[in-house]
Formats: sequence, C-alpha cells, structure tokens
Amino acid sequence: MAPSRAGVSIEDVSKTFTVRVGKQVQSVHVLDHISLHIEPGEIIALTGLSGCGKTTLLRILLGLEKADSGRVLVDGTEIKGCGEDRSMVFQNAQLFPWRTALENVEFGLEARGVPKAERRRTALEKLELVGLGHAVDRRPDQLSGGMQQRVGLARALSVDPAVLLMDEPFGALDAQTREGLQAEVLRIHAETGKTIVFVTHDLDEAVLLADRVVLLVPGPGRIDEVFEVDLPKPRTDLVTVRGLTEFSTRRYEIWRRLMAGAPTPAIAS
Ligand SMILES: Nc1ncnc2c1ncn2[C@@H]1O[C@H](COP(=O)(O)OP(=O)(O)OP(=O)(O)O)[C@@H](O)[C@H]1O
Repeated sequence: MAPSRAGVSIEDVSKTFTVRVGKQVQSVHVLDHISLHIEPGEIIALTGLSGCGKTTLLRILLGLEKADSGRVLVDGTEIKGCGEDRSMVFQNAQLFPWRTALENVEFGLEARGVPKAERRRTALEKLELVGLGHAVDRRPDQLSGGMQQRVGLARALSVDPAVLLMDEPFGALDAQTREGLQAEVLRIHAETGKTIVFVTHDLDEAVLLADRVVLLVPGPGRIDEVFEVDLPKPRTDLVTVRGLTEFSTRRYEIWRRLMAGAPTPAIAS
C-alpha cells in the first residue's frame, strides 16, 4: 500500500527526444541534469518559459516518460514507471463523456480491482471533498469546465496517491473559477497533507499555492532558481494573501528573473 504522503527526490535527470522530420532525425535535448528534493507534504510550483520542459519533467515524475539518465525516488524508492503512489490532474480533465461524474471517479479504482461498494464509497467521498456532492450523477456535458476539473481532481485523489501531480490544471478556466479552485487545492492540501507538484505559467498561482517556486529555463531545460515562498499558512483567504507585501515582492522577483531569460528581454537583467 502506498504511503499517503511522501518526499520526492529528482536526481540528476536528463532527457533528450529524438524527432523525425522528413528524412532527418533530430535530437531535442529537453532536460539537463535536473536535481531537486521535495519534502513530504510540500507544494512545489514548476514554472518557466514555454518549451523549457515542465510537462516532460512532470511526465517523468508520473512514470509516463523515462529519463535517459538520473533517477526519481518517491519515499526513498526509485520509480520504474507509473505507480499507485502518484496520480495526475491534466489541463483538460479528460473525462469519459458517457460516464457520470461518479463513474468517472470510480474508473481509476475499477482499474485497480477495488470492489464495487468500496469504490462507490470512495468516489462519493472524493466528490464531496472537491465540493461536487450535489452533481455526482451528471455527465461531463452537464458540468462546467471548473466542475469537470473538480471531477479530474477527485479522480486523481480517489487512489489516495502520496504525490499529486498537476499539469496546468486550471490553465483553461476563467479567472474567478480558477481562483475558487486554487483555494480548494489549498483546503484539500490542508486536509490531506499530500505532496503536490504542479506546473503553471501563472506566477500569481505559483506564489499563492507553493512553498517553493522552481523556475526552469530552456535550451536545454535546467533549474535557474528556486524561490522560497514564506507566506503565512493556511492561505485559504487568497484575497488577503494577494494584499501582502511578501506576495507582490516574490511575484515580481520571479517575473523579473523569468523575463531576463525571455528571447527578447523586456527588462534589463
Ligand atoms: N514526445 C516528444 N517527442 C519529441 N519532442 C517532445 C516530446 N515531448 C516534448 N517534446 C519537446 O520537448 C520540449 C519541452 O516540451 P514540454 O512540453 O515539456 O515543455 P513545457 O515547458 O511544458 O512547455 P509549455 O509551457 O509550452 O507547455 C519541446 O521542445 C517539445 O517540443
């Protein structure tokens, strides 16, 4: 049985893709010697310019992609592929359109052979946790984008992963829905203590949610800087958090560093 929370060690991970373009074979060096230790229960935001390898790193953590060199350890054990200790929330919830919210959440448990009564109970509990107890029988086309993301989150939580991976989970949502879900993630984190690694382009989101913001730079992707976020906890009142000097200072600092690495720097470094 997977521990309900765990640390993650990324040790010297590198990755190159081989791409065939017509008759030519090209190598794309995406990640270059990435090392990072994530404490159990920590929230890490991965950010950086488009193409710097954020999603690739997340996919390596999930086990969908294999590193060429280096390794990833979860709770001290090297991962060899996907496992029960990790689950992912994608930008698009990727729900089965013919299944209800409840049946979508049950899916991951079905695949693991969990008996029907138990998977129904767990799925209901997770849908309650994400605030969808009233909509368990609706199909995806009867849910808003934000509600679909909540179902995706409930599905990821249903297997009680030690590590929750989130790939721009709220990127496609409007600002209000996004803010509601950010508060929801913090509330769920306070309740479950999961280790969370999420990818975002939104620096507000990164600073509001994370204990540390990891800035990757492209060409090939490597860690440029790790920013500690010392905002007080719990941060469930995001309106108040946004008003804190520490919030705007940190956000500005990360933005400045990010823009210094942009192809046409908007500011002097
Ligand atoms: N399966 C693949 N085969 C070939 N190249 C790939 C593959 N997956 C990713 N890449 C390349 O790796 C690089 C990094 O992609 P990745 O999606 O990890 O970046 P990202 O930082 O998440 O980008 P974005 O912010 O735009 O989502 C890109 O150049 C991309 O084209």
